[in-house]
Amino acid sequence: MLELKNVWKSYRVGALGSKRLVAVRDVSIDIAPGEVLSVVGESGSGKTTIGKMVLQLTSVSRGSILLDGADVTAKGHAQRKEYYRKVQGVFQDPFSSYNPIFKADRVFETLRESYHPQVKKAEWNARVEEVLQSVRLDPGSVLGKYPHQLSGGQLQRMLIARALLLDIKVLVADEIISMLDASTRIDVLNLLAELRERGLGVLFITHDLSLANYISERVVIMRHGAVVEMGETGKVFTDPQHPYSRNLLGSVPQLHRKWSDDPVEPEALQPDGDREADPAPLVKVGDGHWAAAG
Ligand SMILES: Nc1ncnc2c1ncn2[C@@H]1O[C@H](COP(=O)(O)OP(=O)(O)OP(=O)(O)O)[C@@H](O)[C@H]1O
Repeated sequence: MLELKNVWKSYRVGALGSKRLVAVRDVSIDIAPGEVLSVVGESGSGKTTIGKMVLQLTSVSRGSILLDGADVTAKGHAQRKEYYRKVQGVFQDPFSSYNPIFKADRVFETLRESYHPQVKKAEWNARVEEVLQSVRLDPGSVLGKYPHQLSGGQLQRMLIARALLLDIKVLVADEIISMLDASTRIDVLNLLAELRERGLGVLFITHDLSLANYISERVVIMRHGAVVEMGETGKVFTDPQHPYSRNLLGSVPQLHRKWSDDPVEPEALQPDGDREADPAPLVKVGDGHWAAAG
């Protein structure tokens, strides 16, 4: 359904954009309907940039992004609007997606104005209430409120509801759990699981390996802008083949271990090299499991 083919992204940085920073290097991934694909990796490894390219919030420097086989890499404004009917994003800080001077439910009204101007207000409001209930929000408790009167979890769920009003195919969820408290986290995670059952594909970007393990069928591990390992979550997490993946998994705190218990020494890793060069190729290391050769 959604496919990234050999995608690269360079940002212009430094004084007057005199230097290039290669943030994403030759990434090829795909998401099927009803699948959650997690992208994990250290800070700065390029995860958010992938999400932004999928959402067309930043351009693709090289390579292409396809939705149902159609290249959507560099679309004009009109086509982009159509694209957003099918692909939407929800981000880490839900407050940043709302204008504090307007009531939070304005996000639903602007959607009607842009995409469904023919739908009468009363009918639209009924749809909004239905979709709010589907994300387990009580319409009476959230409609007519300003963003500061709602919790992060409520705002996050309203953004998911907004995406659902468009009958999307792909949701980009970038660190959407990290700002939520433990009980709201599990609610939002279970909601994503329900959406997946309805056929939605989810690109789940996270630092948190246990969340990735909980929610996704497949996982992609990134380092220095490139994929170092990917495959079925169970296989990658139980039998990591790349030293970076082993270090990453070894660094997850375990409930019944103390930091002082038999500390695991991290393995030596290749330093960040020439990012303009092709990254180490991915080699099949098992059924549904690939790791970078180096
Ligand atoms: N707009 C930008 N201009 C210049 N450099 C950028 C821009 N956005 C991101 N970068 C750089 O690109 C690299 C990848 O950033 P990105 O935000 O994709 O990483 P990330 O894996 O999502 O990190 P985090 O987990 O901390 O959010 C980083 O070195 C970052 O500093």
